[in-house]
Amino acid sequence: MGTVATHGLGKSFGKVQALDGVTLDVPDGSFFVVLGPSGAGKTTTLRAIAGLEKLDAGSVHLDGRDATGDPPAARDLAMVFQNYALYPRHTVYENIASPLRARHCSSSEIAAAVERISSLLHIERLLRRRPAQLSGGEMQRVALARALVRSPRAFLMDEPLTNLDLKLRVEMRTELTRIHRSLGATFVYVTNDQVEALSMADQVAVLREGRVQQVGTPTEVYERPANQWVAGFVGSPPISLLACHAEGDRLVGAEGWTLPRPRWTTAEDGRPLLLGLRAEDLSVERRGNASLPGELYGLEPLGDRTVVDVRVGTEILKVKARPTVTGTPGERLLVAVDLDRAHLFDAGTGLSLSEAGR
Ligand SMILES: Nc1ncnc2c1ncn2[C@@H]1O[C@H](COP(=O)(O)OP(=O)(O)OP(=O)(O)O)[C@@H](O)[C@H]1O
Repeated sequence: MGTVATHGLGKSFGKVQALDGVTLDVPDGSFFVVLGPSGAGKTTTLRAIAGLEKLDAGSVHLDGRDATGDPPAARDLAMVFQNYALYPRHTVYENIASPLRARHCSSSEIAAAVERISSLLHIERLLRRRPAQLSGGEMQRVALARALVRSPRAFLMDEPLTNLDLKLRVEMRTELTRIHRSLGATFVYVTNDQVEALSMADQVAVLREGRVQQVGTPTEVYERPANQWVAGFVGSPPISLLACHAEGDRLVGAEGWTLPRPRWTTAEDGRPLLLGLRAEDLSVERRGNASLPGELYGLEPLGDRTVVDVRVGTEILKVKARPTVTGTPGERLLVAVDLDRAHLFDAGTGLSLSEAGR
């Protein structure tokens, strides 16, 4: 078993409220990602689960039992950090074996565990080397192997891929997902990188200023953001948000445009709204039945696609287009909108108004 739950965690550092009622429910064996910007309270949440932070409020439950008062060592959790210091004088084998030696496991138990984890991480051929004889990526794998060699109740991971270059990071994302599946262990993984979160998680909890904004699968969080802030934080390029209100069977933009009112909208006429449009739900058309008039502001070629920035009044819409798209700044264009995939938010509260009617 390896369930982890927090209930109403509260923690202040002086005037800073780092956690403000954080409630999470991490199922056994899940890859649970806590996603949020810098300062959101992600590390504090992990430290609270590990028992390294004295809480002002709330409780931590491990396998259904209240563990709030338990010292860290009694919780049977393993923390994996950004920085891994390997012992330079020890071989890779000894480095990986060290957590088991500290727990007085027998030599045969240690040998079996090191063999199992090094085969899982594809580092068997490195076992006799010393850290100085490893590349950065190999060191990373050894460090992960050392963290994963034990079988604790759950692994708590604090941005473990942050210090890697982009190529290795992408590679290790796939590796971690594979390792998680093989181990069947519970991972609570903290990151500020939404791509990492969406690509690896079973469940994502989005945290902002110490408060959970939404918990859901990566698809739910991306496709059905609970509020304007989650919609803006998750997704690249960021979602475009246009001020508007409903008027009869139309949506009327603050910039003077109109669109048919989506059939799922429950918002009453006149209420200030934000229309959220993701780049892939828009297309650029020079003629035809398009919906929003604008002008080309700039092109951002990204290899496999080009993001076209289109100015609609004073706002810039991000539109995903083919890599071959061309155009001149200032050129008039029309942007076709897939309204079935659009989002509406209350401009005052930021809360989504899309879900009720869909
Ligand atoms: N020991 C501390 N003393 C004072 N303030 C702290 C301490 N630890 C955290 N904080 C503050 O609490 C808030 C949450 O910090 P936390 O480290 O949990 O955020 P985070 O989401 O992990 O950020 P990052 O992604 O930058 O690591 C921040 O405003 C931070 O400055």
